[in-house]
Amino acid sequence: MSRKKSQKSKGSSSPASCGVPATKENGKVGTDCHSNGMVMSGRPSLSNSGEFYDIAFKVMLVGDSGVGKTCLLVRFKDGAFLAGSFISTVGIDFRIWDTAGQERFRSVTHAYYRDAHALLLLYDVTNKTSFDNIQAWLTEIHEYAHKDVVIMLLGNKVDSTHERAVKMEDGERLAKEYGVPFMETSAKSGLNVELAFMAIAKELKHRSMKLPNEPKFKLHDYVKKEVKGSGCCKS
Ligand SMILES: Nc1nc2c(ncn2[C@@H]2O[C@H](COP(=O)(O)OP(=O)(O)OP(=O)(O)O)[C@@H](O)[C@H]2O)c(=O)[nH]1
Repeated sequence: MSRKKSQKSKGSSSPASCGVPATKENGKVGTDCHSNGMVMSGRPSLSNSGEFYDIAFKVMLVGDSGVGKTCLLVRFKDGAFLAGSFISTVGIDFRIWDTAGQERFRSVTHAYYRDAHALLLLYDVTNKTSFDNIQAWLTEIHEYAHKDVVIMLLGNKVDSTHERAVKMEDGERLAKEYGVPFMETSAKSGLNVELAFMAIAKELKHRSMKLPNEPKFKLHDYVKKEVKGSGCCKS
């Protein structure tokens, strides 16, 4: 769709582009990922890595602390998994809009909802509280985010089958109740990670281009068709 226009960096202090195509067919939507936020770059704009994109979108990852927001983004961006404990996100990185899951930083996050085109809302399938808090996150999103924001619900950490505390059906039910697409993911195994970002990218691209002869992209249908199960042990 858009062309990535090669341009050398002008010494921006921002992080490197992840260089992952956001759509697979007919060219690319460039993506420029940050810690828990991402620019999917409609006019040509300079990414943080010094590359031009035709379309730029802001995508935020939100959810309780520890649900795996940073890991999911790192998995998508670098194809890597950060195991073990590391420092929790404590606000919005100066280069980015990196959302923190911790309650005490929420007020910082509110300001960033306004600009977001899409929100990936995460819970941890091994942590029931993180799932119970999804309604509160959705209330907050409806209060602060743009009314047309694209929302996708993600149940992360499905690789931890023995510790599962939230059934897939419960995630599906909640998503249906709020009319948002849903999938389970694993930043560790990579399950559905690319799909989640690709689906959002496709939806945003179709919305922004509004090509009269192109059939409307149906995000829910696309997700249903493409999503992969964890392949094991639903509790
Ligand atoms: N097993 C498993 N562990 C994960 C997965 N994703 C993240 N983790 C682990 O969960 C912990 C928290 O991950 P983070 O990515 O820091 O969580 P976060 O949502 O960004 O947390 P905050 O920055 O505090 O909001 C780390 O120990 C990760 O290694 C996953 O898919 N599977």
